[in-house]
Amino acid sequence: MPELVFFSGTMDCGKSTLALQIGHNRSARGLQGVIFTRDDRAGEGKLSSRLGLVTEAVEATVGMDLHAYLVDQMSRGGKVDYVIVDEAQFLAPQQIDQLARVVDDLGLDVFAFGITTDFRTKLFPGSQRLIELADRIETLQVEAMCWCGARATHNARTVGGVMVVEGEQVVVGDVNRPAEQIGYEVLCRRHHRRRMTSASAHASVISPDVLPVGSA
Ligand SMILES: Nc1ncnc2c1ncn2[C@@H]1O[C@H](COP(=O)(O)OP(=O)(O)O)[C@@H](O)[C@H]1O
Ligand SMILES: Cc1cn([C@H]2C[C@H](O)[C@@H](COP(=O)(O)O)O2)c(=O)[nH]c1=O
Repeated sequence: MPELVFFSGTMDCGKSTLALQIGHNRSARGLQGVIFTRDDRAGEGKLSSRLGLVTEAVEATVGMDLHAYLVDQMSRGGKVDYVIVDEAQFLAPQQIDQLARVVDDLGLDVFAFGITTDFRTKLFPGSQRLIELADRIETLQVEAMCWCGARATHNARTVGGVMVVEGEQVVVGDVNRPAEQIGYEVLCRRHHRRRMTSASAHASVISPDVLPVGSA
């Protein structure tokens, strides 16, 4: 049975790498996929991984009907065996519904990749709809880690090196950015709640509250 699968995790946990691997393994067997992405750091129409791999993709723009796009491709004789969607958190809920139609009506597997929550720990609308509609939700096995050594479960945004909890939901960016830029850091819930990034932890006076996991 074709499936809508949501591969979710924090930033920097290997989602885009897995998306590229799934595409590579299928194309090695002669299958043809359509890759959608939205607002990848590498630029429009790109799917990029921090391991250095990048591939061409279709930019899923605001208001684009993903189901209609695929129907159009297929009616022109294009072969489509599966669909990959990276940065799926940025899609509108209606576009996730269109992906569910692609599975149910066109019989294609759809593999969607994205972060579930934003820097305020709130669900992205696209991710919320994926959680509601997906046949399966997969958590990536490679753990991104908080500075304390615990599994990172949340994404923090920093502005000028300081963690913030207010601002626009979407600001394209990356981890390990210089302090003066807007950046991101993955944290465990405990340290996200305490707004404690690696920089602020190292700057603060060592207390039992900030000791790395297992060292107290
Ligand atoms: N120099 C490196 N050597 C080995 N692995 C790396 C290196 N740089 C990044 N990675 C791996 O790539 C992962 C990030 O992959 P990526 O697909 O870009 O993540 P995501 O799409 O989830 O943000 C990191 O968690 C790490 O495992
Ligand atoms: C937490 C958070 C992230 N973003 C942006 C930052 C990146 O451009 C992407 C995530 O990409 P990745 O491949 O998973 O690293 O999302 C955002 O716009 N708002 C946020 O709150």
